[in-house]
Amino acid sequence: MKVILASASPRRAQLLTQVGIHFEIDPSSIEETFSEDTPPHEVVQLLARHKAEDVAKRHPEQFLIAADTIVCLHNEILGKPNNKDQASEFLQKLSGQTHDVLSGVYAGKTDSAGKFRSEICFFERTKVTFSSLTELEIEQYIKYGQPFDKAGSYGIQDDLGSLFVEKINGDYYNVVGFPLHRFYDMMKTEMPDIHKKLFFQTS
Ligand SMILES: Cc1cn([C@H]2C[C@H](O)[C@@H](COP(=O)(O)OP(=O)(O)OP(=O)(O)O)O2)c(=O)[nH]c1=O
Repeated sequence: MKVILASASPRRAQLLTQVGIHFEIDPSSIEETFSEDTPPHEVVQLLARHKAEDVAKRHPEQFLIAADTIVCLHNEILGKPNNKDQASEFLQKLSGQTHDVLSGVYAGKTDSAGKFRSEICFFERTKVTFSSLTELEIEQYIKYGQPFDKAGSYGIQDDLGSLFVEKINGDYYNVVGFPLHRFYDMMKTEMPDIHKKLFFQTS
């Protein structure tokens, strides 16, 4: 059984590698859309599921992992910014505020038709508090940082992004894009055999 990471996110690949999981990458090409009235914790699980199902068709009898991360401020969802103006708008909104970062994970085993026959689906929330940002800081971050491929326009792990974060409450790795601890825990209770294969390389 191969492990397939249905994600183009270099952070997710790095985090799974860091905990010793061997996998192949096959990103999904779905449009990340959702209806306005869907609660944020459902959005991340739905999108993770759509990504997984999109890729699963190509991978019968394998184990797939997909995820989705959003930033949520007072119930407004901030995804990846479309341009500089939107990145600036997002960072202005986050300035001096505490927001939620939600990551949804969908992972499971496919049957011979590439459909999921057993799976886990969950989300994790981390609270992140930003210091108050000046216009210059926001301008400089957009110029020299890497806001564009990240939910909310910032990367907590980036050199400059890290300077804005006053405190966090919850799993740091969830903010970076993959809630490692919850995944480890859920796999241990829900899919113990695959858990052993993933983390301890048992055959
Ligand atoms: C808040 C935050 C998000 N992010 C990233 C994680 C995700 O890669 C990205 C949110 O976009 P996603 O749509 O979750 O993921 P993606 O488009 O990068 O990859 P794929 O859909 O193929 O899985 O934002 C950080 O790297 N650091 C942060 O601090």
